[in-house]
Amino acid sequence: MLEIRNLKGGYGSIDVLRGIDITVAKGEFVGILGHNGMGKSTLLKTIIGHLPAAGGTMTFEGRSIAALPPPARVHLGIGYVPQGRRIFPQLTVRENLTVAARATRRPAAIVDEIIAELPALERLSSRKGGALSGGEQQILALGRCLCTQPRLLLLDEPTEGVQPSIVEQMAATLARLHVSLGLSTILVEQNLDFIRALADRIAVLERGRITSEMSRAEAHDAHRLSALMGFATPSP
Ligand SMILES: Nc1ncnc2c1ncn2[C@@H]1O[C@H](COP(=O)(O)OP(=O)(O)OP(=O)(O)O)[C@@H](O)[C@H]1O
Repeated sequence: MLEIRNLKGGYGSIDVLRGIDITVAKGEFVGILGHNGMGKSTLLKTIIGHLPAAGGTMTFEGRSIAALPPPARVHLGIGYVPQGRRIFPQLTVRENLTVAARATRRPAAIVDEIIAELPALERLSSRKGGALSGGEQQILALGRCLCTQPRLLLLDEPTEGVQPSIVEQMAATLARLHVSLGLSTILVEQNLDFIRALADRIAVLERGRITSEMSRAEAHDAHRLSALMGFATPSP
């Protein structure tokens, strides 16, 4: 579905991505694990088009997307949930969702469909975005993205600043949606347990390069993955 070859990019003269290769098959959940500053957000921003690619190729469903502006990529079916959520704090939950559906010319009925998929949003639907907790804002940011009817979801560190019990609920929600909506997903994270709970395949990003890749089964060898990432080894 998505094929990225030798992708390079960054911020002006600052090179961050130094030749990334990644593929995502239809229905596949790919996790990209990396510490702070390794280039995770830069990668997703380059895939959605908020940053230009400085080299390499990106094709989505067989079509080159590198020259398309972000709205055209969204229109093709790529959804992006940025780090820090960026919801509209002055708008209600429902208005946040409606704005996304309208902006991408999706049918108005999608808003109710997504609220039904994310029941946590139902009781909050008339609350202002800025009055939600961090975890609730993250669910809203996800719902807003889903209102654009993506087939490929790009998720940037959804667990950041969210308390552990809510992180568990979020993992359950994402696992359910992945199946019910038939989504393909790239999740970038530094939360090892979260990524391991969800991803079919995990790639490790270090200083702008993918340095290793492993299957879900291999990733369940917690000691191997932890050692690779330099994280403290969890107890067996
Ligand atoms: N707007 C910017 N201008 C210049 N350099 C930037 C900019 N944003 C990020 N960088 C640099 O690019 C590198 C990669 O940053 P990026 O945000 O992609 O990392 P990350 O892996 O997502 O980290 P984190 O987990 O902390 O969000 C870092 O060295 C960062 O300082």
